[in-house]
Amino acid sequence: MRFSEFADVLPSENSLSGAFDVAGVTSDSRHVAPGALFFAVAGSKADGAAYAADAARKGAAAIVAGLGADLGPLTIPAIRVEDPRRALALVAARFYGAQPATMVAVTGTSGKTSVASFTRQIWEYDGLAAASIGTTGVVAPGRNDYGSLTTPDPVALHKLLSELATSGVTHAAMEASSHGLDQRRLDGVRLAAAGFTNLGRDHMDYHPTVEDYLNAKMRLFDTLLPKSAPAVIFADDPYSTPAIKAATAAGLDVRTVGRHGDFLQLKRVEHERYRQRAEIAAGGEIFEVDLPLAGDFQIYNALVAVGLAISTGVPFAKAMKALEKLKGASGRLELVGTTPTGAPAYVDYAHKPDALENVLSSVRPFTTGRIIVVFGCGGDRDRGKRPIMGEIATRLADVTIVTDDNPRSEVPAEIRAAIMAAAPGAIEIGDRREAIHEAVSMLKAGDTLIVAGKGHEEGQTIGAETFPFSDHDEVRKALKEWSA
Ligand SMILES: CC(=O)N[C@H]1[C@@H](OP(=O)(O)OP(=O)(O)OC[C@H]2O[C@@H](n3ccc(=O)[nH]c3=O)[C@H](O)[C@@H]2O)O[C@H](CO)[C@@H](O)[C@@H]1O[C@H](C)C(=O)N[C@@H](C)C(=O)N[C@H](CCC(=O)O)C(=O)O
Ligand SMILES: Nc1ncnc2c1ncn2[C@@H]1O[C@H](COP(=O)(O)OP(=O)(O)OP(=O)(O)O)[C@@H](O)[C@H]1O
Ligand SMILES: N[C@H](CCC[C@H](N)C(=O)O)C(=O)O
Ligand SMILES: [Mg+2]
Repeated sequence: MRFSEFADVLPSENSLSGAFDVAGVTSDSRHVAPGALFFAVAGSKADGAAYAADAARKGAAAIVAGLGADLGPLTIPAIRVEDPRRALALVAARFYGAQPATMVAVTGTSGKTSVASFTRQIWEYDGLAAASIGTTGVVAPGRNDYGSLTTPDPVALHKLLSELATSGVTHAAMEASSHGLDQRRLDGVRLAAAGFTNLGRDHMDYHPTVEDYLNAKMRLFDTLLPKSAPAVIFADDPYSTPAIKAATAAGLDVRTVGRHGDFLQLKRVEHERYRQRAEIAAGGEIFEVDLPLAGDFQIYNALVAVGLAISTGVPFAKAMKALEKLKGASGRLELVGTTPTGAPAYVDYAHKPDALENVLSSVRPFTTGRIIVVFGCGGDRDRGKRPIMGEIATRLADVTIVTDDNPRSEVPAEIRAAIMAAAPGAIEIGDRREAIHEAVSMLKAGDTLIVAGKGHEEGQTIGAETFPFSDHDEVRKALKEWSA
């Protein structure tokens, strides 16, 4: 692709002739191929500017950097831009070209993976070639790749979108994490609509204040969505009002969903152990929906997904009907099995306070015995959430087992101690396998087990090493032992 084709993003008042081919785009000097543009971005650990010379040695055609970045002596041209991360996203979008014609993004502290998956499933039910992109990976016709980041970096993202579009995918739903929004990873995505689920404490290691965290999320509405595009907002969260305000101020078509929703209004929910029936008022009609998933929050996520699907052309009745076939995203209040006496064991991805509170409250209505919870907190992540989660677990569960969850570079016992300090009566079992087996062995008729924090994850990261580990497998094995 000719350099001149990026003229609107990369300013032309530099010494560079527009008449050369750009062979690639990257912000990582380790991935520079000859002829590539290297974007020097300041990160949390390093400053890309320090690698400009390295990129030049590897044959980069030019360096794109911030106005004040110190690139040192350079043998290749430097292009100065105000916001190199945004420039990277816009250039990557142009470089890789195609995107699925209809794209939506969902943000919020919890529920993004579920909403993206549900939206894809509703589109599929309507006969559309659809994809979802997020924490659990990429799901598309003929494709199911395990992912790592919730919102991929712009280069990986646009390469992926181009592959999806080329393979015939017309509709894609993606998660917009606050890191992703803050780091401009989605700035080149052409969005048709966007959704908001809720806001709670998360990533306080990255965002200095909750306000900064909210503002990062609101970039989706005030910067990324085109004016008058639909913004589907869950109406019953403490942060719904600021989200509605931000979307209204941005000139979006605000569509609220939930008990206080006006686009989709939840009238009534009846819970059963493994499913729930909901009455939803929408488009002047009342729909009775039988959702084959447990947990109040899944109804909320389903409403946001239905809102997004309808906003991108799925007929109301079809979107509602699709809910009856909905499958939960892997590891989101997922029933792994039951003991011979019928006590269910769930794996859930709650790794932040609100999510833990929600999941424990969700199973209370159908738990006649005790709620047993096994959880831990990740190392090298927000330390402040540890005692908060300890308090929530001991308040809402009857038996709390505190264990390890990806201690990373931290001392595992110290992480557990921070949780235990606010969890009187909790049992501490560092080894996660042992903790799960102990919890399963305690299950009596009427009890419910929640193993929280890892969901779909397939490893336990201790130090710099990730050992194969799956909550699903351990729960399954422990249930087998129980029955034996
Ligand atoms: C804190 C964070 O978000 N980091 C992400 C960020 O890295 P960074 O910009 O801070 O990178 P850095 O290491 O400081 O380096 C700065 C720059 O120098 C470059 N560099 C560095 C070394 C070198 O030799 N040459 C070189 O060019 C780097 O490529 C980078 O461009 O940008 C990178 C590329 O996009 C990401 O891979 C990286 O994700 C790390 C691995 C990560 O763990 N991120 C997590 C926290 C994250 O993003 N999570 C969110 C939310 C999850 C949720 O839903 O809860 C997600 O969307 O997944
Ligand atoms: N709408 C919701 N409200 C509160 N809690 C929720 C909601 N949806 C999901 N949860 C809880 O959060 C966990 C993660 O759900 P999900 O993966 O859908 O969210 P997410 O926003 O993608 O999270 P992450 O940012 O960690 O990827 C679930 O396992 C459940 O415990
Ligand atoms: N995307 C989240 C996932 C956390 C999952 C939990 N198992 C942990 O390791 O803390 C993060 O990186 O903060
Ligand atoms: Mg997610």
